[in-house]
Amino acid sequence: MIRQLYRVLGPEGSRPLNRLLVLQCGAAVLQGVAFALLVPVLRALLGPGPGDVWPWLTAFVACALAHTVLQGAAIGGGFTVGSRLSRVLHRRMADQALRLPLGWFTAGRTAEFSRLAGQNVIQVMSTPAHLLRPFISSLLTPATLVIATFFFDVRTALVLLVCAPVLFAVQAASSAVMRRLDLGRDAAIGESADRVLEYARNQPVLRAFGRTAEGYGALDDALLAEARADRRLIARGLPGLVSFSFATRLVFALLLALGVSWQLDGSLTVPTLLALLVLLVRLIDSVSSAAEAGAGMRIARNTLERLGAVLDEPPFPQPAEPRTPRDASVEFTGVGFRYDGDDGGPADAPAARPVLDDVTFRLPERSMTALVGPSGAGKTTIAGLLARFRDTTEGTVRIGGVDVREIAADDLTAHVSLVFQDVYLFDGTIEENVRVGAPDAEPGALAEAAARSGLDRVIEELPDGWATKVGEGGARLSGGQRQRVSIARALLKDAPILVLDEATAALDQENEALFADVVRTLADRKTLLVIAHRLSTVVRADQILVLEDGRITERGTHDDLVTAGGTYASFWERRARAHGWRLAAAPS
Ligand SMILES: Nc1ncnc2c1ncn2[C@@H]1O[C@H](COP(=O)(O)OP(=O)(O)OP(=O)(O)O)[C@@H](O)[C@H]1O
Repeated sequence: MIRQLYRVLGPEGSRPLNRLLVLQCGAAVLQGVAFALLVPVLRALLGPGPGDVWPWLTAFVACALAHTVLQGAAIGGGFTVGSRLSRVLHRRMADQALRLPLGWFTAGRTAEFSRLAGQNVIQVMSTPAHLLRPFISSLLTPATLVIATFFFDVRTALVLLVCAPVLFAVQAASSAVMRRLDLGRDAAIGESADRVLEYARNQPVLRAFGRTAEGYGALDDALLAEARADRRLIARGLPGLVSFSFATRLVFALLLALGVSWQLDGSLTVPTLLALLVLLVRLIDSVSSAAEAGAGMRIARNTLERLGAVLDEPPFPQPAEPRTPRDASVEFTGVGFRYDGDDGGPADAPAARPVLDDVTFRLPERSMTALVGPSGAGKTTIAGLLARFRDTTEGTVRIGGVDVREIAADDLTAHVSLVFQDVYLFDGTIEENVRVGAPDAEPGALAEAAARSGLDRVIEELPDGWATKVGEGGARLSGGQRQRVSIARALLKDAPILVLDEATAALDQENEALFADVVRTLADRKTLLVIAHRLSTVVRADQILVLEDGRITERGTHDDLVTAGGTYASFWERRARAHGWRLAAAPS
């Protein structure tokens, strides 16, 4: 547990923890010495010369005072280390979030991450002040008392020395069982928390489909599993706790019996026997509190291990010697990709099927490419690989002739802008959201991006204009408004490569025209890859890539492809009869 604390605090946090441990150990030993001094005090008081008590009493008071001072300092130190722990953990988690591959953030892992950063960090930050101190004193105070007993009665001390390992063995066995059970229960509680969250988030769908009355199966199952884990904890954990408490009482009874028999045979005086009994009661008390402190430490250790596991997740590899792209062209060469392990499933799960297979294409600088294909063909996956959200399973993605794996993260971000269908906005103002990609942009550039994306009209209508709060995830804006913020954000960032996922649902007629406008004005200035759903966009493209089931099946200009008479041509013909234009999977 202490090792885990050192691990998560890192080198800069280890000095205050060292100091805290010294203070806590000092306080625990002084407490033991103070208790031990009660023996000569009692012996003197109950013995033939009560006047001898004064030196012992003075030593006892001095020790108790010193213990109080150290204890106070240790409590203060505990709070200091606790708040440092929270700061360090939050900072390290934020750093780690930046370094982890996007594929790591599945729904389950994101929920665990938010639990760890919230309630678990709060729980861990109380460890140094509230758990470490009682735990250390429950170990060192009894150890000091056993050593002190040698000065008063060697036989009692030897019996204690023999019994101590037995007590520790019982405690360790019970602790190991409890730790396993705690882990199982933690996982069950985490699962219930995820399902409750999911239940709350899905209320609109559940209510729309009248699924509220009969409950929510996944949540019911999670709650049942949690109740089972609770019952298991009580049924299997209780025997261990009871046997430890029984063992400590047994040791006390044994020593009591031995003490009485030594007193009866005259080898132990009554005052010493009484004083030793007082000492033993303190000792048993301390050992029993070790079990309680141990339970708290066990839970904190489990949490620290989970935190450590997230912090130790291998980061997305960054190049040791980054290279800079020559220009803004893009090249996919023999790219294959599968989402293996992304869903956080078991490591031995069968390998996922490839989503992309041998995808090769080139986007020349300042050209426009339309990527078309049925739903699930892999279009968004291609966009994600271009921005290096994930690494390819096979083949290479190059920007300006340089493998994206050799480009520094900042450089890559500066080269690529993305406008996705499901726009995510931060819980801030519209201006903050647009400035995400270019925090220092001039007001003129901001106004221009707003005008070109049509955001200026949205801002005019909103009472707080640019300062309008968008709500968590942009919930206070309509889908079309969010889309405009997202386009303005990409325009303001002004990266040479722009990937646009043409929204199908979020756009009304006006937004649609706007989007077409943006595409038209950008086509000769940037390398544009448009995941296209509208014919007007596709016809205008310098090249069209038709993606079907993870493979590029056709490529060329609109005229080329219509002449070629393949899949694209048949879609094009059908389009005359359709209201919209959208590739659908060919009937098999
Ligand atoms: N995170 C993920 N984990 C596992 N599989 C995924 C993940 N994201 C996408 N897939 C799968 O990869 C395939 C391609 O998905 P992708 O989103 O790239 O298709 P798309 O062509 O963009 O579809 P659409 O036009 O509907 O947006 C689909 O079968 C999808 O189920």
